[in-house]
Amino acid sequence: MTTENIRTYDVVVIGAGPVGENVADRTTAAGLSTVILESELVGGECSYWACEPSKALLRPALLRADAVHVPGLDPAVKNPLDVEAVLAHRNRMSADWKDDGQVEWLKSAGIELLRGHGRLTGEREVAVETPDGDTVRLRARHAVAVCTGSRAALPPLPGIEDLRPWTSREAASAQQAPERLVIVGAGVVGVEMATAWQALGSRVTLLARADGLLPRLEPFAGELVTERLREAGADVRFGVSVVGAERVGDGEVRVTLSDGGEITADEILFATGRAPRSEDIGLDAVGLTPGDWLATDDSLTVTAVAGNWLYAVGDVNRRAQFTHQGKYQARVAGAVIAARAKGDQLDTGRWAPHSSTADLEAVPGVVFTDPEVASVGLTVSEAERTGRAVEVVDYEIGHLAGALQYRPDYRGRARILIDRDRQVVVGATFVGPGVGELLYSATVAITAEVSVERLWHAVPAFPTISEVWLRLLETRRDS
Ligand SMILES: Cc1cc2nc3c(=O)[nH]c(=O)nc-3n(C[C@H](O)[C@H](O)[C@H](O)COP(=O)(O)OP(=O)(O)OC[C@H]3O[C@@H](n4cnc5c(N)ncnc54)[C@H](O)[C@@H]3O)c2cc1C
Ligand SMILES: NC(=O)c1ccc[n+]([C@@H]2O[C@H](COP(=O)([O-])OP(=O)(O)OC[C@H]3O[C@@H](n4cnc5c(N)ncnc54)[C@H](O)[C@@H]3O)[C@@H](O)[C@H]2O)c1
Repeated sequence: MTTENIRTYDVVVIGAGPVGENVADRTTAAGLSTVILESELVGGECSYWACEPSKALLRPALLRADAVHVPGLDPAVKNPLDVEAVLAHRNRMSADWKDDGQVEWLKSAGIELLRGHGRLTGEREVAVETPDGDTVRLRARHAVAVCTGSRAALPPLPGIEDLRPWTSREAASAQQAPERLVIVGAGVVGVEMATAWQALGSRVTLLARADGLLPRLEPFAGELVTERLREAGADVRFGVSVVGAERVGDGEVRVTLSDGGEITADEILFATGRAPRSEDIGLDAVGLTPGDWLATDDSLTVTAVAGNWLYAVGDVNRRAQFTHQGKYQARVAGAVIAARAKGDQLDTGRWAPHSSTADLEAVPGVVFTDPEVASVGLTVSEAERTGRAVEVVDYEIGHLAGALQYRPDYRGRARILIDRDRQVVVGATFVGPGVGELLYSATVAITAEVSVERLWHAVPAFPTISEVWLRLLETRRDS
């Protein structure tokens, strides 16, 4: 039986991933009544099938890779990882795929949760199909924020439906290590999952269709990660993709490669990018195309819909697909919605409260591989593509006393890009064990537009890996 209700709120948020939760938190804090809709688990992809489980798998792998090279510690960690214990820890870090904790948090923040699938039905209107088959109609006085995230995109391979391939979800939540795992795609998901499952005992084959790993980052990042993955026993291949794959006899996967080769494995993971979760959210009801990414301006307002009431925040707008960046957008969107509700003028200038400027200039990201890859701002190829005049300074991190103290076989490299006219840092990439924690320093340098002259006065402690900053400045001065 279908019952029809209409409820009115100031703000309706579709999708309770990390981003939707943060939009709702900000609008509620601004005194706007807010309802958030969720069709699966409150907490979204990040909590259950992405960031949290993948990092729980990777942490033991990376710690062990560091520790086996530290004299005195090496005998204690030379045995392989205890796979069962790692997977149990991963299960706990994913809250055993239960969202009670996050639901409690919503309650404590004063946000109303409505479980079900939300669809836009018109201007400021949303219909929710609840799990018991009811339809609840919602009206928003001020704003609807689409925060429906993204899902794994599979390539159009013949027969892929029958293949039962792993996507990032299965790769992050599997309850045992496959003996042989083929990974297609060498972006962030591909290399992180190759690192994790190789360390957990799988024999991993990683297929990159380009001539290196992590093609969006500085080339030396992919090179250093390739070296270590191969040392760990993974079979890393370049310039090759999959042209056919099928499950045969006893459940094995037989994979045909673009170079004519064949591989047999127990599982195949497609880590081939993301698609927007927008195909069934009623975009046609507001004049948009189902299945498209939702383009916004820097205030996170959907530009193709008139009236400044529709927002798209997080993965679904494709501006920068990271949890931290989506949450940053959520803080901005929350402030924008609150300002418009009060009738205040928006302040959308560069780095102003109603502009997600960092999406364009300073998106930090860490790839949790051995070695870690931490980057923010421009790479050399992005600078070239956008016609930015930059100076490029490189330094081998392994030369630092702090790096050798960290891990005697330290290999790593740092690169900064300095804007020639403004003399400020506009890009930084650090590759090496433990460099993830260095990234915030570069993010602050870029967003605060600290002059290179002033950076000389930011003294890094000895012996830390942060001394790389000083070495980069000295390299530039002496070159
Ligand atoms: C394997 C993997 C590892 C990652 N690791 C990291 C990491 O370490 N650090 C990092 O910053 N980023 C990481 N990411 C990226 C990160 O997961 C995403 O950027 C982040 O989850 C985006 O958040 P979101 O809220 O926009 O979307 P999501 O997390 O996808 O949440 C969207 C929510 O909306 C719900 N929803 C969708 N449609 C509807 C509807 N019609 N009605 C109701 N609810 C709906 C979904 O069920 C979901 O709960 C990783 C991604 C992957 C795949
Ligand atoms: N540590 C982190 O912060 C973290 C970890 C994982 C994912 N993420 C986020 O999730 C997003 C998605 O990651 P991803 O790795 O799935 O996507 P991606 O776009 O980074 O990489 C996908 C790769 O697959 C390749 N590819 C696409 N189609 C292919 C095909 N048919 N055959 C072979 N290769 C193919 C692409 O060339 C690309 O290199 C990233 O943009 C990242 O922001 C972040």
